[in-house]
Amino acid sequence: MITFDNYVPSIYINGRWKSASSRKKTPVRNPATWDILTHVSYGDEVDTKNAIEAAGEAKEGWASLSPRKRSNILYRAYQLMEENAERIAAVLTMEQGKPLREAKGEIKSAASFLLWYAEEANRLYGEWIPSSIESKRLSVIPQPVGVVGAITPWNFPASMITRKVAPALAAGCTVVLKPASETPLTAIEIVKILEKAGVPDGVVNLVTGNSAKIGDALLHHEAVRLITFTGSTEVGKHLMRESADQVKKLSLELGGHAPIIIFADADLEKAAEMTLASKFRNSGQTCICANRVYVEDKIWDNFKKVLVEKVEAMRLGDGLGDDVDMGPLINEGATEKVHEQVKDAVAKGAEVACGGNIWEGTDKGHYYLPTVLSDVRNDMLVMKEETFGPILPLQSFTSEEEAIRAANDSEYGLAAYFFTKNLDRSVRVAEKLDYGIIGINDVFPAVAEAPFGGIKQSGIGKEGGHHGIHEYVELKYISMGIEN
Ligand SMILES: NC(=O)c1ccc[n+]([C@@H]2O[C@H](COP(=O)([O-])OP(=O)(O)OC[C@H]3O[C@@H](n4cnc5c(N)ncnc54)[C@H](O)[C@@H]3O)[C@@H](O)[C@H]2O)c1
Ligand SMILES: O=CCCC(=O)O
Repeated sequence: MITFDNYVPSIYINGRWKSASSRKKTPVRNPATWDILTHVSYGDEVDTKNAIEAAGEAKEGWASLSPRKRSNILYRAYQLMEENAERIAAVLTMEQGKPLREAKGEIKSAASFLLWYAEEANRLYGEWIPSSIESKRLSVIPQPVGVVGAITPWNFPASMITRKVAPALAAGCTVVLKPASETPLTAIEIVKILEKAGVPDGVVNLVTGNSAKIGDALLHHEAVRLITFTGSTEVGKHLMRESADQVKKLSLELGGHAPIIIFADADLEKAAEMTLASKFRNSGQTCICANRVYVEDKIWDNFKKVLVEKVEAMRLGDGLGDDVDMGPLINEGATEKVHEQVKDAVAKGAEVACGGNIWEGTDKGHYYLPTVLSDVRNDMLVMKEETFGPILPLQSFTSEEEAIRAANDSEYGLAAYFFTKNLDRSVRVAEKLDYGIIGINDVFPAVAEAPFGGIKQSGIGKEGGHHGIHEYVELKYISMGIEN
């Protein structure tokens, strides 16, 4: 059992752990019980400015280290994260709520970004361009953007950090990290690992506290050249508007509303299992989790029956407990939002096939029953707004064209999935879905070696793969006049 002191200093600047300059603190709660786990520092614009300055001073030294040396430090951080996975996973579950099994999976995933970018650090190649003029030599070199402001969400409090910090460090950038207010303890664990792995002072800095003040300080400081953000579309738009003033580079990983299409020729058992795995992991609080399911009419009755049976068998509880399938939601506001969507759907004619209410199995924490809604219509909130909770709305379709049209009818464009055994259909449908990520008979596409990112209002840029490191570099073109 992990215990915390009543207060943990959580601001890390230039290699030193500190309290906020204002001395303010804020509680961190366990969503499973709503108990206070500890308090952390509540930083603001003053701490952020100090962190940016430290990152600015460290930037030349870090960028001039050989890629191999930066790679070795990232590789050591990967090893340390693997070695400490059990502890960090428990901390993650305690402050975020997901079942321990899922938290362990997230730590593996977080570590895999450290490993991947330890490797990619050595492969950030430039270009030699054949010149049309004999007396010129043309080349392109990638150079680190400089100081990066990284802002991360609470739903994946470990992997969303390493998915940004690892490529930033690999490219030679320095970082000011602002984690979500709900989950600072996982961020502290990760920064301690980077410290232990040998990341020099000032290269990674951590500021917890007032989101708007820290965000504004990052946005309005000239030294910050890139804002990399994962979170809601609403906050993403705010960052986009505000970063226009200084024409900062932006990388945005925003909300989603993923459709899953179940064709009648699919392996139905697998499709049902995977639909549930996608929807209910992290209690539905995953940007790429299924938000609406389209089922071909020929299999509607059967598929719905199988799905409801499986959902009714799910066990809720504290993520640290044994045999828990689903933990709490992050806070009361989250359960309220989910219940609003259910009430709106029911008022407009949807049927609650199972669930549909706040869980009464405990008077602690904020839990919502895993819910299946059938006969939903497109004018219901659940079909338009990101749910971020355990509701699975079902709708039937009769043709491939109809399913594609319905799936694409969204302002979001992060991930979409479909299940079929037909190869021609697989290619056709994958090409026609307007999403940045497509899963065919697969709902777990996020891996370190592939580019993750949305289109439309789901974001700009990619994280992961060899693509992900390019967010952190500027290409410099060099034209050289020479005497032949
Ligand atoms: N596309 C992806 O890869 C991806 C991954 C995970 C989560 N998400 C999205 O994240 C959202 C859930 O996370 P959340 O509730 O933490 O999102 P959020 O937008 O409320 O917060 C994200 C981060 O932004 C900070 N923030 C809030 N207001 C700010 C401001 N004015 N200036 C600067 N920073 C500010 C928060 O403190 C947090 O650190 C969902 O919409 C989900 O889809 C997207
Ligand atoms: O980006 C959010 C989801 C990450 C994952 O699926 O591991």
